[in-house]
Amino acid sequence: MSTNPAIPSLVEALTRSDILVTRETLDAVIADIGRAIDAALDGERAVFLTVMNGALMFGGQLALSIRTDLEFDYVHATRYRGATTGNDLRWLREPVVSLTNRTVLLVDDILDEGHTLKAVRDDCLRRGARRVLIATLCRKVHDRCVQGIQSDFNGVDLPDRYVFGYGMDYYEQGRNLPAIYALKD
Ligand SMILES: O=P(O)(O)OC[C@H]1O[C@H](OP(=O)(O)OP(=O)(O)O)[C@H](O)[C@@H]1O
Ligand SMILES: Nc1nc2[nH]cnc2c(=O)[nH]1
Repeated sequence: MSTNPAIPSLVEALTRSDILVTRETLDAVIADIGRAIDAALDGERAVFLTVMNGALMFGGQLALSIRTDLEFDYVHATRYRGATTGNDLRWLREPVVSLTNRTVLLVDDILDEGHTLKAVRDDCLRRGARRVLIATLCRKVHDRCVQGIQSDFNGVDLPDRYVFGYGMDYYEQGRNLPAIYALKD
């Protein structure tokens, strides 16, 4: 629990939130995504590129449910920076592994307005990736998503509310909650 009065309280936020998706459901959908990725890779060793921080939990669990051997790297790009509305995208870490001619499996927790995944996907292509497959734990259903970006593999569709848990933060809190919560307001 944060003791900084400037940071909105997670405990208070939980009192005005609903659990949208339980851990049991997430376990099942992540296993399904793993099987679908194995089928899509058909034995090819892809670069598993996690978008930190939000995809930490999803990425770890997803990787363990993929049978095909993978090479791992990560990027850190942030647009929300602990707030509940997006901003300009800031790159904190670029990929290190060569992506030239590789299949990249781009892994993120949420596809919301799509700016983050579009920028990271385009960067992978600029670096010479042959194809970029996008896996997301969840995506929000609304009409504000940028053109030209979609998940190839997705766990659950969510309503247009601020969500947290399972890697996603509420003012940098609540990422390790083992379910997806949504604020009521
Ligand atoms: O589709 P968009 O509207 O671009 O939003 C999705 C992005 O927002 C979150 O990252 P955030 O910037 O909060 O950084 P974090 O991963 O460190 O939480 C999330 O992890 C996605 O990467
Ligand atoms: N934690 C969190 N991060 C996001 N990034 C984009 N949308 C969201 C959201 O609803 N919650």
